[in-house]
Amino acid sequence: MPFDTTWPPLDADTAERERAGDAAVAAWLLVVAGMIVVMVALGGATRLTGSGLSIMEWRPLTGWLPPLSEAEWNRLFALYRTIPQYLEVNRGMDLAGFKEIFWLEYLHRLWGKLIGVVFAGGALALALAGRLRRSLWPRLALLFGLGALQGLLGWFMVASGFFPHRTAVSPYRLTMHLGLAFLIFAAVLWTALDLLPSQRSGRVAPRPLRASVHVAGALAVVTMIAGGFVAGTRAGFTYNTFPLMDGALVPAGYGDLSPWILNWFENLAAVQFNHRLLATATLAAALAAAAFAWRAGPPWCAPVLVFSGLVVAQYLLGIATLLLVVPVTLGTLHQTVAVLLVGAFVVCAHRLRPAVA
Ligand code: HEM
Repeated sequence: MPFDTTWPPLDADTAERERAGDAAVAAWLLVVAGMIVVMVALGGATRLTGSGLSIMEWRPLTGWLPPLSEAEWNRLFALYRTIPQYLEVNRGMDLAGFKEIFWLEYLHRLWGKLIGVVFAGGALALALAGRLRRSLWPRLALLFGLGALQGLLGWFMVASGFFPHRTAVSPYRLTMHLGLAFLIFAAVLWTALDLLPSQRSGRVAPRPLRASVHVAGALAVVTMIAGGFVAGTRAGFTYNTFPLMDGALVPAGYGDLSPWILNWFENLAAVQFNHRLLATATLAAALAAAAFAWRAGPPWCAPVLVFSGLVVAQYLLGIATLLLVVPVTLGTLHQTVAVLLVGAFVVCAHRLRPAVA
């Protein structure tokens, strides 16, 4: 069983009622996971439309309503006009222009608050109805804590965009924010899968299949972290050719920065090259996994083929995003498919766990 059913000790009726609630709890967690996918898409659109720095206050518990009076709009706009992004990039923007960039950031924050309410409210309602296994409470508390941390990290990221002479947020903080979103999504989905009737057949998946899926998943995760730096440094707005970069396979200037390790995070040529290289390795591993899954058949074939198919789609989407110099729609889609890819990998890893008696 996925949970320790012996702790805390429960009478038979209570234990049975909690077990009977598993499907409802799983459905609620799947709704939360779906809301996180929307949140990631909103986050991508917010970043790519340059909206992320338009709200200079952090009010995680209040701040549900947008500005309701002209005076409040003017107050927020006046705050925005003090930051380097306005002074160096958007100087001359009027209130109407400010309102345009405001709404996506507002919606992103509002959706985050809603996820918190659906999560906490759902947990409370299910617990009060006696439907939530007590053994699950610590895990849910941890997930809630991670969600709160994500809100804090979001603000920590946004605050880095207000530093003198900075017109965008820190790529390190952006990547942490994106990475934590993926982690929370994976943990929520995994927990939901734990509660659904087991899809495991009792047979052990062939070792090459397990190995290739895990390698492809690990490579996809590293590719995504590298992608965070491509997004954060805006490296996708340069070297807009594929497969060559400035006419070479490995771009000139790959190792220009010192200390050398900085190239991986701050040198646009290296940041983009690494993302391409890791993506190509992920693609190769995912194709191998697809071949092994095809041979292995059910119950592993379908989820692994979906995962591999998403890797192929994400690879092609990445190339299109690059060649078209990161249009908002394609960039947002690339970010959204990344979170779907995490989901597909979680389903595969869950299904491929060693069989239990
Ligand atoms: C397994 C394949 C891939 C995965 C998992 C992946 C994942 C990611 C992630 C998570 C990001 C950061 C967020 C965002 O999407 O903007 C990103 C950014 C990016 N990726 Fe990929 N990627 C893959 C393949 C590629 C390929 C093959 C290319 C191009 C050759 C590419 C080009 C880009 C570009 C240009 C960005 C920055 C987009 C922006 O500024 O919004 N990606 N990628």
